[in-house]
Amino acid sequence: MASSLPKERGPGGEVHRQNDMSQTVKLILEDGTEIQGESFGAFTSAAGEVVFSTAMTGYPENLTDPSFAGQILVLTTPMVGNYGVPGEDLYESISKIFESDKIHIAGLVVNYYSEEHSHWNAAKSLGDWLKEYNIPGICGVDTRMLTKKLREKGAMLGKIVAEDDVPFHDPNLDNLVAQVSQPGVQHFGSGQHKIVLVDCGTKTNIIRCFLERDVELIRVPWDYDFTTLDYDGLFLSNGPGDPKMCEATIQHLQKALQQDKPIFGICLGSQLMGLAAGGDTFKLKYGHRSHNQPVKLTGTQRCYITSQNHGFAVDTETLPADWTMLFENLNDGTCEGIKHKTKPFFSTQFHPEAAGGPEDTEFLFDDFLKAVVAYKSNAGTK
Ligand SMILES: NC(=O)CC[C@H](N)C(=O)O
Repeated sequence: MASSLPKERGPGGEVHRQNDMSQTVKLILEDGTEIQGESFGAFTSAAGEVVFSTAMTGYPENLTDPSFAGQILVLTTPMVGNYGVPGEDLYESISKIFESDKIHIAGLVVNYYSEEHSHWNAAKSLGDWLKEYNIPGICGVDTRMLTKKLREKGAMLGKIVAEDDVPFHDPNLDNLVAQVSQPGVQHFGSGQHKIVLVDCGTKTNIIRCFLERDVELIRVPWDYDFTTLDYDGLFLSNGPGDPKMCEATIQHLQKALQQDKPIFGICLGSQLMGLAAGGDTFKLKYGHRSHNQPVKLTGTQRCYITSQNHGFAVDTETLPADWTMLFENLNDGTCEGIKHKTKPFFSTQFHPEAAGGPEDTEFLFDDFLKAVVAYKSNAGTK
């Protein structure tokens, strides 16, 4: 039995049902580390980039966030699964609860998997949900030791191995955005302001945040030439992998930057704006994935606590003179958003829409729409 905790009791001392059916699996890292654990979810092998999140809640949201595509996610919170997984509930054809319509992670690594769950809206267990999508989970892993290793050495390739071995695979070499972006153009809402949402793997809470406001949303695929559309504001979504893979989006964005229509980007969207402006991005040693990342608004002493999930960042040193850093991460000084000095273009590396995490910065959607209103009234007076 591989669990680092006594099998019969959880971290809170609660009685844990003995699972006689448990099967042994291994987590293998590219540096040779091998950790044995127990399988939960699908009993299958999978490879990816091993990353960790220190968020204490929000696994239904994290697992369905398309930005995690290709990644084996390590959760440092010691007990996972205790509140189960909610049932699906749709609103305007999008999920009310999940961040997309499927699980995107390649695999899940936890310390203590709680086979019993209890929550008012739970419809199934985390293990059963992973099985539905054929995603492996490994439990009984000392996730804090593993996270220390990932912090010291940096994010590493890894694999969960059940019966058959699989080769290591670096998902950052794939065009993951092309895999997760929804095909076709979709319309949502009937508000006054026409916003084009470039879907690089958008979280549905971004759509929900827009639909709570006076917006008609036009969702287009990542490589769609939105410059041909009639719109009032442009939004660039989050998404998986290396932003430099999104050449088509960057090219279209460069055209939009020549105009004056407001542009807002979140996470991958922020990186794409940095690249389109002529700046560069780089891979962080181990990324930021949590619900308590402090960011400072440039030029003020104001700090916000933010939800984050990214492995790359804009290199502010490379930004052209008409752009500047908008937010700075107070843990490591990296760029948490950029803005144009004169035009209504801005971005955040963190997630103002949260889901999960603190909602302190959701006002940025209002700021964007204020810029749209100002642009429309200026355009009307010209
Ligand atoms: N959440 C995101 O949009 C992530 C952006 C990018 N894939 C990164 O890891 O940095």
